[in-house]
Amino acid sequence: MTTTPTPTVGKATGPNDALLVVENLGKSFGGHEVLGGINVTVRAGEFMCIVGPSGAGKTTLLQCLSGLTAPTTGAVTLRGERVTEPPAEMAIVFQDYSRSLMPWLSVLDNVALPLRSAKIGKAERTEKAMAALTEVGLKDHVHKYPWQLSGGMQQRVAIARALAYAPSIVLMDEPFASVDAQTRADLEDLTLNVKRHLGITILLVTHDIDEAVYLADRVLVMGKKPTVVVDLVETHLGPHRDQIATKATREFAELRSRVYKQIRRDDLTNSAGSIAAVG
Ligand SMILES: Nc1ncnc2c1ncn2[C@@H]1O[C@H](COP(=O)(O)OP(=O)(O)OP(=O)(O)O)[C@@H](O)[C@H]1O
Repeated sequence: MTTTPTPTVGKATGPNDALLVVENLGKSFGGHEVLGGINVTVRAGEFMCIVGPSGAGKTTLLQCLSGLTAPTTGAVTLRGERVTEPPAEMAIVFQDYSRSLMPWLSVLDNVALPLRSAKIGKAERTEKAMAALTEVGLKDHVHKYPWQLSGGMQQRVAIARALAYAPSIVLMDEPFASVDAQTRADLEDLTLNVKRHLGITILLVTHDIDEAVYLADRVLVMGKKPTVVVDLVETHLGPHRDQIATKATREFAELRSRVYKQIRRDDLTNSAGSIAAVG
């Protein structure tokens, strides 16, 4: 019998409390300042999407939040504790995750594999992996190999692998960038359902403004050079969203144009700056 993974809620954090706090986070690479002081508080249980022009530093920000990269200035804290390495209650799904599946391992073993390094026994590993695969609708495919699955199914395996840890927070970097539009919509809805069901917090980076508004409780818009938070938009679209009905609402159109204008204005400002600098 399998059980649904239970997120690590624990400690003092309840819904809407501050979970991840980012204070004055700056990041430079060899004197080139990419992030110029990011301030944001992520609430427990929220879905936050991060958008911004290409090269603004969205991936860099996620890497700093996860503790994989040290910030140059400022700090990230999770439940009040400084993040200096990937915390046990955080799962990370980066851009090329479908390629990170091991082709010689079954779907079940791929999902269970990282649990081995957490020194979890075989029976419990299998139970947790089965529960996570059930959560993403793959319980009938657990003995297949990744190469026997479609791209969208492989991405669901990677999401299951992240969920198997029972994380309280999941960071996702462009997770649906390489699938067709219908599969992308299906994966968006799957992610919304999983989040609602497990009560986890999600931070997702995307280039797609419609996707950001559709998924998010709040959209964080990054811009300017060096990059700061130029807007933080509450969507107020409610917990239940529908690909057709939600996107047809006036509220959705207004939110999309607000985010679009922020990004476009920033792109124009930056290109004007580079022309001036060249001239
Ligand atoms: N390890 C690194 N060393 C040097 N420069 C880096 C490194 N990582 C990122 N950068 C630079 O930081 C800037 C931001 O990169 P990043 O990938 O975070 O942006 P992004 O907003 O995620 O871009 P995109 O939307 O195109 O994926 C870029 O100029 C990039 O070249």
